[in-house]
Amino acid sequence: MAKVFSAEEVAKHNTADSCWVVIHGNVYDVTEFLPEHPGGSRIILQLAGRDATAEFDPIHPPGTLEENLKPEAKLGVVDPESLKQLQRQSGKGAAEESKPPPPPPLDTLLNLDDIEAAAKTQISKKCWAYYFSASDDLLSKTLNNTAYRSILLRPRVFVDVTRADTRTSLLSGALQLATPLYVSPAAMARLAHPDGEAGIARGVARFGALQIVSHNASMTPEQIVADAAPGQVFGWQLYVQTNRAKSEAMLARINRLRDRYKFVVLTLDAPVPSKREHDERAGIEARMVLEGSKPPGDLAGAGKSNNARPDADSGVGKQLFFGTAADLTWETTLPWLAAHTDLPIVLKGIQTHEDAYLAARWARAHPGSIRALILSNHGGRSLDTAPPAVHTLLEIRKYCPEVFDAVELWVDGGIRRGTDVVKALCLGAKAVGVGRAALWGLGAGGWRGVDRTFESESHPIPTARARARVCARIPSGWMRPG
Ligand SMILES: Cc1cc2nc3c(=O)[nH]c(=O)nc-3n(C[C@H](O)[C@H](O)[C@H](O)COP(=O)(O)O)c2cc1C
Repeated sequence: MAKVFSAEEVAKHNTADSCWVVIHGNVYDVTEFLPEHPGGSRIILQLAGRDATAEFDPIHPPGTLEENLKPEAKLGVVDPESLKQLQRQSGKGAAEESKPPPPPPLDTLLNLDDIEAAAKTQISKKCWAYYFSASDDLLSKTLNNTAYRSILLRPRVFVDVTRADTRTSLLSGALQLATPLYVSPAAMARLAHPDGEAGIARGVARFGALQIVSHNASMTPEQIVADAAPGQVFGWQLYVQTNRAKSEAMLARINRLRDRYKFVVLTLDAPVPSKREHDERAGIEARMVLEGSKPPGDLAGAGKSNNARPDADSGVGKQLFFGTAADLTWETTLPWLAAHTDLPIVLKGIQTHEDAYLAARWARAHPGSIRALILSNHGGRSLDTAPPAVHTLLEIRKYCPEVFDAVELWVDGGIRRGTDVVKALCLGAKAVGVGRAALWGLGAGGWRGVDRTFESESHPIPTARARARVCARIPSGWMRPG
């Protein structure tokens, strides 16, 4: 029988020398794990001696505790009555925020602005800041969207649109999809809603859309696809880890799920963490609330254990980044990857025509290796002032159009309207991804909110695509060679 601890007893273990936490009613001694925690020791120490379930749960996939703690670290269970009593005495649970207003009916949300605004009222500040944030001054994030505003469609007349549809095929015909609109990989969906990444899968199922699952998903790859619709397909995104064995184990797991996960996306645009001030500010605020409610001295030892680990005020992004390899190269990484998966490879985060050219050259020299490139600046979250994907697409058309014959080009970043999708398709993109849009949908109404988002974003893709058959008009003098 598990040993039962009172909440008062747990509360005594609130320092770096003896650090206990309660998660889902179980009491864990995490003292030894403090220096190992990817998010830094401080963030755990803020919660030391308390029930940390609300903070832990949305950002750690099931199995995390078992993977990282020795079995003896699980000490027993907490007496639920004493926990409730202690929480009543201290006012409320550690980082609990006030209850959100009821969500607006989804059918009143007409576009992504409405959906984003609704999500903001439903999700925590921390979640909003993490999703909304982009690097430095948000210039790339803003330009991602305004770039599409500067491109005009040239709709033709006398085009029969009665049979216009959105069907498309990707990866040289390996994937037959009902729409070119797909979900870009984005971490931590359960921060927005318990439906999480599986909810995104459910929300896009009606549209037959592809979903790329983030390396930092808040659910396991198995959970995400468990209830997927028949024929629904996924890609899996990889951040190569400094500890390659971890990446290799994950690739082996994805290889086993190949009936659902049809390709691997290697993200290349974030070799170092960026400065996302909204996210960091939310981290600082949360830290101040937590530290303000703790007796002085509790955080002694925080950060001492490992200077390389981020501090709690670094925001969610930097915490997730820990362990990501910064030494990737064409010559070493691609052969390594090919040795660990025979699934098609898609490179994500190509931002210049030069790199697109190199990737195409690699694809020609190694048939079957790289099958598609995702032109992306990570939603403006990596290097600020990096170009929007649509600029890179235009560069490729101008300087090395032969790339289109060697690899498929997919784009993401700043897509807020179906017309943005059509413009990207007119310019040669085979598929168009949305990152934040799916997360805002989830925040606004769980899986139904994602469904509503895709409904809104899909308008008017089929008919506009059929009519704008030549190409988008590009303002002259807009592009300069780099
Ligand atoms: C909250 C959030 C988390 C993200 N996480 C990842 C990730 O884990 N891996 C990745 O390759 N890209 C990630 N991205 C970038 C997206 O895949 C995509 O490139 C970007 O969101 C597209 O821009 P958009 O949000 O304007 O649609 C993330 C983006 C956001 C907003």
